[in-house]
Amino acid sequence: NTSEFGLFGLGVMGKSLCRNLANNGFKIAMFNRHVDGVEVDVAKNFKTNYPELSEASAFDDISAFVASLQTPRKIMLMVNAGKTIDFVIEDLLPHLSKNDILIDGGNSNYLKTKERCDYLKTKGIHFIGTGVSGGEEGALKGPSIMPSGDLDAYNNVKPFLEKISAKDKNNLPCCTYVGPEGSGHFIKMVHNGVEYVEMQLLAEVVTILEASGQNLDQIADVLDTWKATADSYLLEITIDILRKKEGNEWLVKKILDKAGNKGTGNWTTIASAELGVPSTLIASALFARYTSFYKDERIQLNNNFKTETTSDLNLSTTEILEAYQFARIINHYQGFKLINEASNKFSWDLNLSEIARIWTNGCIIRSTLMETLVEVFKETTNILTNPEVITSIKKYKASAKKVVSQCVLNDVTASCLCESIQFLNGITTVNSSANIIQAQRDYFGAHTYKRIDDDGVKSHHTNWN
Ligand SMILES: O=C(O)[C@H](O)[C@@H](O)[C@H](O)[C@H](O)COP(=O)(O)O
Repeated sequence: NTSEFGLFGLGVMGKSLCRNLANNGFKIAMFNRHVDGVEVDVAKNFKTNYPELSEASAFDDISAFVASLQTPRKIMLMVNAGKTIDFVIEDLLPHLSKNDILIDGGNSNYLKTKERCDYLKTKGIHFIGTGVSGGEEGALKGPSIMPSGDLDAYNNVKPFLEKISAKDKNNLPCCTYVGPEGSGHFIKMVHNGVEYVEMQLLAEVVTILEASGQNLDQIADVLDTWKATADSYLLEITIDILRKKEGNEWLVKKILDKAGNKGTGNWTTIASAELGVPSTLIASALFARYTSFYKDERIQLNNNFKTETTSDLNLSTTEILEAYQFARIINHYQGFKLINEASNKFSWDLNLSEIARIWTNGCIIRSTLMETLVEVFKETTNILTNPEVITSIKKYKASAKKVVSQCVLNDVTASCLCESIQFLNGITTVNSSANIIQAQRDYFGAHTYKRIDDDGVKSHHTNWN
């Protein structure tokens, strides 16, 4: 048993992580199941394709794979989230020894991760649920890694995970012990929620610039200038995407406008509802994807309602940039608020600044804004109380209001941009209209209400009619 680290599951991310581990000098064992006629000699063939894997050992026999590993064994599972993880755990268990460590690097649900931690603890096995972000390229060159679970077990795998992770501007690993149980998968889930919104905002910006009469090349040029103040990985790839041609035609124009999803945005919205946190932008981005799926109905209803757009939105690219920046700040406010609320609710004691730091590189939502948030969260858990952020929001708000109202007036769909203004107005309103909701609930359901003119503890009910 000479291998230091095992990688189980050679899908897109699994393969990239193997090469990354090998490139960093680790002696690894790679396993992929054998499925007649479907998955045959996957590990062996993969090994032969990459010189850096010459020292790696390849397996499709689970007992030989486990036996090849030094103890305590460290095995990273890179298989589809869901039931597959439980099947793989049951397949591995008979071969494992006390204190061995299993790491789940897929997009698993944080509640399931807690269950698996607790279950494997009864078997003397350590389970680490970890978010891994950065896609295929990130996994190969350095992803952002968000592990959680038993700290001692983490310290055992830390040298591997930190070495292969992306590095921040101070050359520190974008990998940190997030906290107990499923907290690593929780923040990865929220990372994806924030990712959904960032992607949606860029799609809305492109729609507005197109509705302003610009073609995709011109829009790519505009977005290129935004790198100076609003740089992000997603902005950069959107520019590449807008410039991609098939012959003389834009490839993106050939792509069917039905947005898929694999569930993390959905889970983030559910977690927000369960924790009572108004992640309105994440919900808007998720539902914008769902709306896009009704392609046939959209065509039919367009015939009924003819929502043709004008090309005179009378908006400058600076106003659109400021509206974009405004909404991005609200997006990050909501994402980190959800993380902070979960940390309090589950007593995870999460470090928001450290989370922002490991998201400054390697992951999909890496950006210069994230760099600033590392410092902001050293002072506060609420970015809307930070003086610089307040100044930015005040500076951008006029443009955000103009862009949103122009979109509404001209039937240009911009659900996340619109919601960003609605949310800020709501969260900055001292006397909201919720007193009317309370009265209505008490009227039809005797749900009672609190009064502002007594201690606010006693519940009151009124016979309204
Ligand atoms: O951080 C990442 O590397 C990505 O977020 C990754 O996890 C994956 O690409 C998402 O699952 C896509 O999510 P959807 O399929 O839901 O868009």
